Amino acid sequence: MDRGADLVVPIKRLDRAKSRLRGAVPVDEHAELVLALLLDTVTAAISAEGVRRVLVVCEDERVPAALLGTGVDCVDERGLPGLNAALAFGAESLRTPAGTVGALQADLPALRPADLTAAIAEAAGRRAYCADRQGTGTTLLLAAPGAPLNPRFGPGSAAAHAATGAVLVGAARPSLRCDVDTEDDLGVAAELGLGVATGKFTRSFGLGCTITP
Ligand SMILES: Nc1nc2c(ncn2[C@@H]2O[C@H](COP(=O)(O)OP(=O)(O)OP(=O)(O)O)[C@@H](O)[C@H]2O)c(=O)[nH]1
Ligand SMILES: C=C(OP(=O)(O)O)C(=O)O
Repeated sequence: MDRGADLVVPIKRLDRAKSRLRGAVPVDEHAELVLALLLDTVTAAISAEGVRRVLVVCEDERVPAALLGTGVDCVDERGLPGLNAALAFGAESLRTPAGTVGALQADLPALRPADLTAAIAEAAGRRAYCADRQGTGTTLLLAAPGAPLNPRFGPGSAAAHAATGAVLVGAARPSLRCDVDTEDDLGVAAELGLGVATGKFTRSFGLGCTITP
């Protein structure tokens, strides 16, 4: 078995992304907030032991520019029919006969590399998923080594992934479960400790936060 997982991170056009967060910051800053969430997520992911490659699948030329120098790869693929198609496309481009491919959400600004490492280790080569804080969504999906990703993201994705035979991992890893869809979620992530990009950003808008050491 190849060691480590290769992860796809999806992000849609910035003016359409994170619509439930609209209003948290002035309208002309929304795209920057979405980019800050992404940047903190992938910066933590790429430094996690057990993560080999991170590939962002985007639809916006501002994304590859923002990721320069992070060590993360990025493809701009417009016209794919939705989230699961974008994930499957990215995962197929990373898949090797014995390697593990996975999907990681782009909105985990409190993510700690050790939590991601632990979840990958807990999967131990099984198809696995990590549920979000509410238990209904999915923040991480890992395929079995060599297998296609077969993603089922969308409403109720935790149950959908369990129904595909994925085992639950990361239940006690709060930073991996804390996706940010709303301003309230941003407050919870801030309590865990935001990454530098989101932390600076929310501070400058008076939302208050702590910075991950
Ligand atoms: N590349 C790509 N990414 C997508 C696509 N659809 C959704 N995503 C991304 O997948 C993740 C989950 O998507 P959603 O839950 O639909 O949207 P969101 O941006 O998180 O939030 P809302 O707009 O509030 O629903 C987000 O990072 C999205 O930007 C797509 O068609 N292509
Ligand atoms: C798409 C999903 O997430 P969210 O709606 O939280 O972005 C999901 O959890 O499958």
